[in-house]
Amino acid sequence: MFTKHNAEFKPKIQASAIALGSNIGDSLTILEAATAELAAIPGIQIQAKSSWYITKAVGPPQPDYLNGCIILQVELDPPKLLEVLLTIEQKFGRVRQERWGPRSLDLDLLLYDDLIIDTPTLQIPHPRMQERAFVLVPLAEIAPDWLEPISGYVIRELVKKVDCSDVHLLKGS
Ligand SMILES: Nc1ncnc2c1ncn2[C@@H]1O[C@H](COP(=O)(O)O)[C@@H](O)[C@H]1O
Ligand SMILES: Nc1nc2c(c(=O)[nH]1)N=C(COP(=O)(O)OP(=O)(O)O)CN2
Repeated sequence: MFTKHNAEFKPKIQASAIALGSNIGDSLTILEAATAELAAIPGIQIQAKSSWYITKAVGPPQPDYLNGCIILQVELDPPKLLEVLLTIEQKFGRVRQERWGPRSLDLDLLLYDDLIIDTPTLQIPHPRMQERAFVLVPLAEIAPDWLEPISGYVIRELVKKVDCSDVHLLKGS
């Protein structure tokens, strides 16, 4: 994860794609604030930010979500980045209850450069991103040419394979 450079180790800067979602509370304020929290962390810069989308919930009956994606330039390795995401979720009142249940803030690490990681606590690419229009629509807006390394398809191709009828642009976002 670190590159040797002039006899000292410097962190390598990598691109990472993050999905954001919320369907409890003032979701727009929560998602904007979470994005600002990420941008304030040393070793993280926001390279691109999608529009926000109103999306029908996948999972048990619950309110619609607000979803979006951001691209980060990161000097943190993937486990450290996941730790940062989980800390920010907690800060915004995330309580883990039922799987796919409602939440004030969900931050998923979708992609990290072209890495494939499969450990009990971290899978990259996110294992369900390929089937989720609420992830692929915003991601295609900001990173259409990023290759999802397991499927071998770029995001622009993956989004064509899913039903996007339940994903609607939040006007003005
Ligand atoms: N790619 C990932 N992004 C976020 N969380 C991940 C990833 N891979 C494994 N995890 C684990 O999932 C839980 C968080 O679950 P959510 O309900 O999606 O928030 C977390 O403990 C990670 O260890
Ligand atoms: N429209 C929409 N539906 C959703 C959304 C979301 O952001 N938008 N997130 C979910 C994620 O559920 P969970 O984090 O429990 O599962 P995961 O580990 O599969 O991401 C479940 N359903």
